[in-house]
Amino acid sequence: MSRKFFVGGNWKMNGSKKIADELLGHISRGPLDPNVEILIGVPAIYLDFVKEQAPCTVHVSAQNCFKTEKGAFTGEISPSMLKDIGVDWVILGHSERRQIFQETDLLIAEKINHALETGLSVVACIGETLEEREAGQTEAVVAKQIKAIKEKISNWQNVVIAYEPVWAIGTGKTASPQQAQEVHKVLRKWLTDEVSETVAQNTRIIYGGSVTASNCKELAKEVDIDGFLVGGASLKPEFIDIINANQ
Ligand SMILES: O=C[C@H](O)COP(=O)(O)O
Repeated sequence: MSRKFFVGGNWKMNGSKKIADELLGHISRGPLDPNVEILIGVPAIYLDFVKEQAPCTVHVSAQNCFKTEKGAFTGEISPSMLKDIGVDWVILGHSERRQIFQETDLLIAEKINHALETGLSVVACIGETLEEREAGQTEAVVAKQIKAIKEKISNWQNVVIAYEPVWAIGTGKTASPQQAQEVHKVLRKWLTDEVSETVAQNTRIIYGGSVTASNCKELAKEVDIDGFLVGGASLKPEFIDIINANQ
């Protein structure tokens, strides 16, 4: 098994040039486990600024982009624009995009497909709401979300899947290592059955939802948890401890 541990920090709609400088300072000072792939998801307006200063080993990522190259889509940015400024990663399908901006499974899958075809790598987010979990629908919901993606893409090589239960995002209520592992295992089996054993074994499935320096080590021990997508704690010095969770 050769899945490199992957830790992303999603700044969401937070920060300023000053704060970006501070956060980049923490990252540059490290120390950073060399066996971890690191990403920071930055508000679009600061991508260029952050890209200029981030260590070259850290992926600077957009948090969204549209499904076509160009055109009359006021307010949107395209994968080719991201490539143009040297940004090679994008986070797509985050639950905040799904819930607040009503992005559907289909739109997200189309965005992922176009981003991949343009040469970007994608962190594709999925996850159930509290209501869905309590109704016993977790597996069905994540299967439906990943199936929508599978129907639009043919190559999983540049995809990282982020399992982010909506009830754990920004709530301080982390999924237990067992709860997270259970869903990651289901997702890996789904990939085995519906795509291929190779894709299942090689695709990183990372966990997001109130990951902190104090819970990351336990989560990282689970066999199917290949890293994290971190929101709030990525805006704090403890992000470094989360990057190094596996040490
Ligand atoms: O993208 C990150 C997730 O939404 C997790 O956010 P959080 O760590 O603040 O719960």
